[in-house]
Amino acid sequence: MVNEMTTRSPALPQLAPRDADSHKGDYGRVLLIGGSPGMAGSISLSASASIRSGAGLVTVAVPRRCLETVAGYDRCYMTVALPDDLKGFYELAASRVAQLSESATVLGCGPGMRTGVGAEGIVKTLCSQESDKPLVFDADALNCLSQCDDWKSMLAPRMILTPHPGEWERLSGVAASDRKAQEAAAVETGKATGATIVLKGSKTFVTDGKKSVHNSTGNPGMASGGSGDVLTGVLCGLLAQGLAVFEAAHLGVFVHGRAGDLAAESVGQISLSASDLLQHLPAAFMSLSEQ
Ligand SMILES: NC(=O)C1=CN([C@@H]2O[C@H](COP(=O)(O)OP(=O)(O)OC[C@H]3O[C@@H](n4cnc5c(N)ncnc54)[C@H](O)[C@@H]3O)[C@@H](O)[C@H]2O)[C@@H](O)CC1
Ligand SMILES: Nc1ncnc2c1ncn2[C@@H]1O[C@H](COP(=O)(O)OP(=O)(O)O)[C@@H](O)[C@H]1O
Ligand SMILES: [Mg+2]
Repeated sequence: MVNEMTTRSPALPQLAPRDADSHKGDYGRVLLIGGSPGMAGSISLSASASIRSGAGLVTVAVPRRCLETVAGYDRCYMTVALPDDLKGFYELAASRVAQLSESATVLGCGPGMRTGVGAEGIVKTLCSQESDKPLVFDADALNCLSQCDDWKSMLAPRMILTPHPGEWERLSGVAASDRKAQEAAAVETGKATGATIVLKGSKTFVTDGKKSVHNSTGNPGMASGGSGDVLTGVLCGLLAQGLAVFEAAHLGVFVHGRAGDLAAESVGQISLSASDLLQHLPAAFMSLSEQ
């Protein structure tokens, strides 16, 4: 197995029990940015997953044309409309994201966002902020990053990248068919930047260059559109509750896969949908105390 000699494999982190007199302000404010006409569901899955993963408050920033659609999916998150055009976010969206991110404690960006000048501006703005706020990049945020020659210099230890092998090939240049080389590239990127890389797959690999772990949960029923969007939201929810970056990634992929395993017991692998993952997150979190 790659990197066993150079990285440590840590124990599964845990969320602390909640204080009886705690309130939503104690559990963080997540801002998720993404969605586009035709892919409004993706960022909604992320936002609903953040709520199911314990975030105190969740806001979704979407292209104006998607606002009503996204708002209609779930009553528990808030929605904000950003400037858009027919292709998704418009250039002016980046400055609005900068304003909105001031009141957030955790940022997540990418599901369903598409690539384009507006989306690229958002990714560059988020990367350039002088901030310690955790930041999760998935899907089209990764595709936007891959269009920057100096993308590694834009990364920081506060960031989690969640590529599937196709996205990691676009970023790292290492073929999706060579899993070992992809994992080695993830370790190297972690070492060079301090960022945590979540290289998804049947045994998702999590590394920050110093610590690495292969996830043990999940099943092929999760090979269906939207599963990764749910993971983005889970990670943001855990970060919002104060878990450190690598620990949130480690626990997040485990509980996401556990939700997939519980969903498969309930509906089978064939019918398993990303909505089923959302529905089984509560039981997955409850099962953690049995670990
Ligand atoms: N309900 C929705 O609105 C959904 C929107 N989605 C969005 O659709 C956009 C495109 O994302 P996609 O991931 O579909 O497209 P991509 O073009 O990024 O990825 C698809 C390709 O990546 C490769 N790949 C993926 N997983 C792999 C693996 N485990 N091993 C080897 N190769 C692998 C394959 O070549 C595959 O055809 C993103 O913005 C995404 O967030 C998807 O999340 C699906 C659900
Ligand atoms: N065969 C599998 N076994 C376990 N987990 C899987 C399997 N196939 C996919 N997954 C999980 O499902 C998610 C898919 O993510 P992604 O490809 O980004 O999907 P999407 O973009 O459609 O939401 C990842 O977390 C991945 O680990
Ligand atoms: Mg994805």
